[in-house]
Amino acid sequence: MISRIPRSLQTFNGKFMPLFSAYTQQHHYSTSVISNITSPHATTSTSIPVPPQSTTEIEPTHTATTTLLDKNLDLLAKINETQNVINKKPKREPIKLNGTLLSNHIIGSIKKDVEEFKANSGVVPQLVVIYVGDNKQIESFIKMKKRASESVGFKFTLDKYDSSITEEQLIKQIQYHSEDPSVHGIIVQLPLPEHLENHKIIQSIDPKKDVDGLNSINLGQIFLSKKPLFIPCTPLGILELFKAYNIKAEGKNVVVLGRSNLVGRTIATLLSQKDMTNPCIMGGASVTLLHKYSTDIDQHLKQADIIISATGVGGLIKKENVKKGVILIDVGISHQIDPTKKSGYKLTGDVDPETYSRSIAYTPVPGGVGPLTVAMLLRNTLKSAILHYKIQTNRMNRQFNEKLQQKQLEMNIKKRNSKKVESKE
Ligand SMILES: Nc1nc2c(c(=O)[nH]1)N[C@@H](CN(C=O)c1ccc(C(=O)N[C@@H](CCC(=O)O)C(=O)O)cc1)CN2
Repeated sequence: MISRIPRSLQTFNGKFMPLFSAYTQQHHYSTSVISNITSPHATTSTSIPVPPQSTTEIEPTHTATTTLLDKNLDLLAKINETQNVINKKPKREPIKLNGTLLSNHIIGSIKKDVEEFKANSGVVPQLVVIYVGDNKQIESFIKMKKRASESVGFKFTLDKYDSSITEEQLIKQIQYHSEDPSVHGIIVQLPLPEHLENHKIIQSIDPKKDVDGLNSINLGQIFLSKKPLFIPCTPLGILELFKAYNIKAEGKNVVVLGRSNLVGRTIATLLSQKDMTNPCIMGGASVTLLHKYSTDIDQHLKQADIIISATGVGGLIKKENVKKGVILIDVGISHQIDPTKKSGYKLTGDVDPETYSRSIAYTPVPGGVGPLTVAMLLRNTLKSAILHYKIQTNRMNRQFNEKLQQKQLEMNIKKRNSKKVESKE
């Protein structure tokens, strides 16, 4: 029986000492400056911040050096710290929040947990991706999920359908996977073709296998400030990034662009909440959710301490739109024609890279939030496999105990009857 919480399902709290905070101690940032994500450009602090040096990337790091990956992260942290001490340049560089590195670290940890889980339970976690249509970009996301799933030892099943499939047919297939005990996670790759209604399709997934966290049971729990079984992967990835880099949203002005359940509405809800019993402990922010009908977008952006953008409009946010010291979390991915690239295009985010120089920290595209989405999908799938295993073993234990009690009852009756016969004789 697996009773302890696997490493990969634990938060980074207490386990991670991000270099971000290690380095602030060393350089005498007042903790209020950093823990409140006030920009080092801001002048509200009483202690004078010493700027980071030529190294612009502050890596999330780990204090418990147990694996090679952990050791690599520690090494990177030490190199950064040393550089910070040696090169005391006055120029303050924005910090690149390295989603790829953090994601690799999390995936490494999940791999170990999967090995342990398999050895103890004999169960191989299985993720099923339902995909309708024919789109190269979407297929590249699915490939990433397949590669990552197989790298940690999951079984990965792609259930692909032609765009002509009807809602009824698709729902039947999802119900089939929902009832299959060897399947632990089911996701419907989005977007779906227009004739298929997202909500109806996603609702047909068993909430206990809804590892994208998008059906009404899981989202409903989030909106009620209750613990859901699964938090949608991109918002969960953003929270993970905040934890690893010690970014606290409490009391901050957060502006979210885009109101999808997949990202915008969900992260806006999570960051506005403050409930210590919830995994969303990084909340407590004042959140503004902007969308295509919003007016005064520029004014809202200028007020933001943290901007989370998930519009898919490449280069939407420009240098002049943001205040100095903002934190930029870019969830948008779009393609820009680039003849210098072999593929003929380059990936761009919602944030124009020129904007980074005004920020205290930013996620790049690629290499920011995207890789964390995949890591969180793996985490949710392992969580589901463990949950199903526990449910099954509990059910088996209950059945065994019931049978045992029944047998004992029968034996007692037999004994009593034979005693009665003996006493009569
Ligand atoms: N059912 C879902 N559909 C979609 C989701 C989702 O979470 N669940 N999210 C996005 C797409 N997506 C996963 O499905 C996804 C997007 C981006 C990345 C990623 O790692 N991007 C890389 C760059 C990738 C590249 O080189 O092409 C990065 O940003 O560094 C992973 C997953 C919409 N649909």
